[in-house]
Amino acid sequence: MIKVGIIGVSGYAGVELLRLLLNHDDVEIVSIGARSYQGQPISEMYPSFYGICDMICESDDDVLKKADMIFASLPHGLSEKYAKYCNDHQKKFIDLGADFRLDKEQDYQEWYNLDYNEKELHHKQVYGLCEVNRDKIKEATIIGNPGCYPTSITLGLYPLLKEGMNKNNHFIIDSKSGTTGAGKSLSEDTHFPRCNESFHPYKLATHRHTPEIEQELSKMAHDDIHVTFVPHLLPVNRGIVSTIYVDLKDDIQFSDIIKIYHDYYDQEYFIRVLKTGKVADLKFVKYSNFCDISLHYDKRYHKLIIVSTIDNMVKGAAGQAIQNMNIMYDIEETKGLKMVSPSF
Ligand SMILES: NC(=O)C1=CN([C@@H]2O[C@H](COP(=O)(O)OP(=O)(O)OC[C@H]3O[C@@H](n4cnc5c(N)ncnc54)[C@H](OP(=O)(O)O)[C@@H]3O)[C@@H](O)[C@H]2O)C=CC1
Ligand SMILES: CC(=O)N[C@@H](CCC(=O)OP(=O)(O)O)C(=O)O
Repeated sequence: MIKVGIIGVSGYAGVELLRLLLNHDDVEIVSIGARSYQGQPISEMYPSFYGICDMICESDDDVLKKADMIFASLPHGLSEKYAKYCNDHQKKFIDLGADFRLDKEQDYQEWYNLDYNEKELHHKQVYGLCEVNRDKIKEATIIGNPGCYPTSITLGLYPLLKEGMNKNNHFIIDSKSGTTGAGKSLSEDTHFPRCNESFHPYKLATHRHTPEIEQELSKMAHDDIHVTFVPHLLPVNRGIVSTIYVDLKDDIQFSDIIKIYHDYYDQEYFIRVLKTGKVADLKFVKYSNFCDISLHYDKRYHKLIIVSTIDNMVKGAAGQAIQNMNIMYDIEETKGLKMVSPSF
């Protein structure tokens, strides 16, 4: 059994991890940590756990000492010290935040206004995009779990970039996220009367996920890739829909694209390339670890439109983190993650 601990269990992504890990046969949850709820049962705060998991929330130090595999689900800028402890004590560490995703400190400084204080740790970090970096993840001890928007976008573009089927190196991407993406803290934008029956873009071409998206797409393409990324806030709890517009090389047919996507993804349990004509819809990935991708062709302008959908809390956070753990421990990658979305 893997002795697992969660730091930040009182947050949305942390408590989603707890919900999923309770169904994982190879995991023993030995400690859960919450800054504001220490000494209280988690079921007091989140009643869906009543009688199922009434574990008492402990301090972050308790989690670090008791567990061998530590998940941190905290606002960015807080995880380095936990990763340092894990590194010094031969424990594995998966960060659901953004502190171990960017290769260049300069990008972290520019987009997060923070420095890397434990620089040597960042040489060990592996970007936990499971379907792409599986071999590196197997050997890793520190994982930067990908951001929710970047997960939907990078998986959507991977086969195309790997095969060099794009004409240009600049993509326009618009993504829409449910409000749980913003976490549990109250804000004007996510207040019910404000976001309900509304729909609007935010942080247009300035969102902090932009360097992460460009970094990973550039690695896939072995070339510099640039994006104009515009996120939107959807008045639903969960789910992300990313729509990506691509100019295709002149000699590429739409049928080539379909073939390549199936070649890359048909063996991947969590990635479903939909039949031509179907449109990926967040309803059918909610509460699941699937990423659904649909491919569409604008024949008038020889453009490809990729629609990629995930549940931001599962494939975009807790589910992908567990998939990473499964790979690190060399157990079946789908373990604890085979749930299917409700149909309505
Ligand atoms: N929501 C999402 O869809 C996704 C979130 N993430 C990332 O996961 C991380 C957590 O996000 P999310 O769960 O949404 O956020 P929440 O705001 O819901 O939760 C934040 C958690 O961090 C804890 N926390 C806050 N400040 C401190 C502090 N100074 N010291 C210790 N603990 C602290 C909170 O504890 P307490 O409440 O007890 O004070 C809470 O458990 C973030 O980095 C986020 O970017 C990643 C992918 C998707
Ligand atoms: C709707 C919403 O507000 N979404 C968040 C992104 C989700 C998130 O938590 O970001 P990470 O994946 O980097 O952890 C935002 O725009 O900041």
